[in-house]
Amino acid sequence: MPKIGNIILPEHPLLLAPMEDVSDPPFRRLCKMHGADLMYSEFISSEGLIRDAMKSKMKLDIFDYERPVGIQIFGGDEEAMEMSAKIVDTVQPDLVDINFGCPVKKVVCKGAGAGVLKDVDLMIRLTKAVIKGTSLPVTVKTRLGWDESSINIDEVAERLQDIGVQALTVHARTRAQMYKGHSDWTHIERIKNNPRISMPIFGNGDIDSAEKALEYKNRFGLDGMMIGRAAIGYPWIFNEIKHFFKTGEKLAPPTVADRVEAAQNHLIWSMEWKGERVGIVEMRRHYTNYFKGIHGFKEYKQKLVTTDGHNELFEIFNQIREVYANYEHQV
Ligand SMILES: Cc1cc2nc3c(=O)[nH]c(=O)nc-3n(C[C@H](O)[C@H](O)[C@H](O)COP(=O)(O)O)c2cc1C
Repeated sequence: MPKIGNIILPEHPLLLAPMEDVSDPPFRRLCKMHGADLMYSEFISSEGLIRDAMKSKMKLDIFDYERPVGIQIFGGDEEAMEMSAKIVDTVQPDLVDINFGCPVKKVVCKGAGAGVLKDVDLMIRLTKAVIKGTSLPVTVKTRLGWDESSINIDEVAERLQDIGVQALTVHARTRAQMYKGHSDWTHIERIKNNPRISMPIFGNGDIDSAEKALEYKNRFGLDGMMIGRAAIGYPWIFNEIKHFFKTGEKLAPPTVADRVEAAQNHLIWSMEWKGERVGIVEMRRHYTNYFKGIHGFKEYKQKLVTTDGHNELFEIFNQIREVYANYEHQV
């Protein structure tokens, strides 16, 4: 069973990916409820944290029911990374994760995110700074390399482990690929098979079904896998995969009533966390995902994204439950 510091994870754990504007406490709670074993926060700018920026600070909120949970930070300045690790330390998540994988230009330009794949010495210095700033286990999430011709994850993994990083998650794409093309997990398999590597190695990229998860588990023999996009609007993916690992059988897909319950819980927890108005507005971007592929749903979606009061929203949820009560078989 993989260990990260004192955190003992189940065999082949399923990790919820850090996702900006998605992996907030309400969503993490939902994923935990549906079987995710380790949660990551949205990435937080080290400089934002130091400036005391409200948006960054709010991302530090963690709750006991979602543990184990990691807070992810990014930045290209050693001092800022050390200071922000100290700030993260005060809220005592279970681990601190460093984002060395973000491909977005405005992050990369500052020598942060995937930018450091071009400068591994800088990556090591930034990591050392974080380790210095916290007493918590430090993990890293990164990509295979800058581009196809400069894949350097083998060197990166060894050097990160040597300075005390306790687990590595690799999104099996290069920075140049952004989110396009295929993820190539054979590179992660090679790291796992490196006799010098003993820290847990988690694979990430394109896991979107129980069948694919089992195939990749058997094929690549990693310590676990991280799931991002497939969990958006579909937190059931975690338990579906676990059940498939255990029995080789597929769970029945969620009914419309299950989807309503998940969306409603998501809304309630968002309102609790962010306040009613912001919770309702921010939840609007999620409804399409919860009800993807449901015939004739447009009319209800329109109502959900234009209604302001929570009682009115609950009423719409009830209508959806009633109208789609016998719809299960067609989903
Ligand atoms: C909306 C969105 C936001 C993301 N934000 C982050 C982030 O804050 N930190 C991070 O390390 N990766 C982030 N990612 C990348 C994911 O964590 C993950 O590596 C990527 O989506 C590939 O996994 P998947 O195919 O399971 O989605 C984000 C991805 C998406 C789609």
